[in-house]
Amino acid sequence: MTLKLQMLGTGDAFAKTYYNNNALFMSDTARLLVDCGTTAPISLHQLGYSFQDLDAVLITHIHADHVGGLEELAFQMRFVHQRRPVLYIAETLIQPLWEHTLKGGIFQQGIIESINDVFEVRPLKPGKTIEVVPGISVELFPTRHIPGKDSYSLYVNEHIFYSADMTFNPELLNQLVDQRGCSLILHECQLQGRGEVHTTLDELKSLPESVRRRMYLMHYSDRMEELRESAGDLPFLRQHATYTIMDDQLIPEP
Ligand SMILES: Nc1ccn([C@@H]2O[C@@H]3COP(=O)(O)O[C@H]3[C@H]2O)c(=O)n1
Ligand SMILES: [Zn+2]
Ligand SMILES: [Zn+2]
Repeated sequence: MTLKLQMLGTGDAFAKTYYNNNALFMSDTARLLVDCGTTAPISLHQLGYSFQDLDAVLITHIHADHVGGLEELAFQMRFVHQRRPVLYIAETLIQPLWEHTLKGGIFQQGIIESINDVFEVRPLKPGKTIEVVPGISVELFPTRHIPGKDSYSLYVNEHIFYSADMTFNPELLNQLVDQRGCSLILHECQLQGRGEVHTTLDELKSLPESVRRRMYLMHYSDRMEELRESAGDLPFLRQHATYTIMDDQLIPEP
């Protein structure tokens, strides 16, 4: 089984060049979209995908760069393709996603009155690994981001850590590498300033070499090119590149 990764975007919440940090994981037979931000519809279009090509969408937390494209996804699937897309989401986020984000745009009396009218919702619980689409399994880890707002990082196929937006958590990263066989870490990164709700580059650079050498940076600002030397040997994930995931390495497709 081959696992591939194509980032629809690798930028932070305000990035315009690199789009929102949303990831397409692809097994031999299925595609899982992790987060569907405001730029996801244009990015999918530019890459030649239709919403129909997705087998499931998984949401890490409720910020527009991670959920802002769900309204278009829901409407297109309902009114163009006539089916409900599969939505994986932590059970604690279902009600806030509908009440605080989606209902305002999607509600239609007698037709669409709940999230279940537009999505096939599959609730997730932290600490349980489940195969979300054929060839791709996920375990949720609650990770700290914004006070009072739940956010969940992912452990994919029991060897890839995919960070949601999160503050620095060296204990978790060390534990995954030392005790859970984590071979690859895809981590959000704030290149400048204090990391009040994100993890800074300096924090990631302070990790032991055994952790750093498995790490790729994502969710970075549009100033990445001018700041890239400050990352030292930490590589940046590239928007729209397709990578084959090989244990602790990402092999870019030519
Ligand atoms: N306390 C906060 C809350 C939010 N923010 C910014 O808003 C963005 C929302 O999406 P994000 O990707 O989580 O990044 C957040 C910060 O840039 C921030 O800088 N400080
Ligand atoms: Zn974000
Ligand atoms: Zn966020």
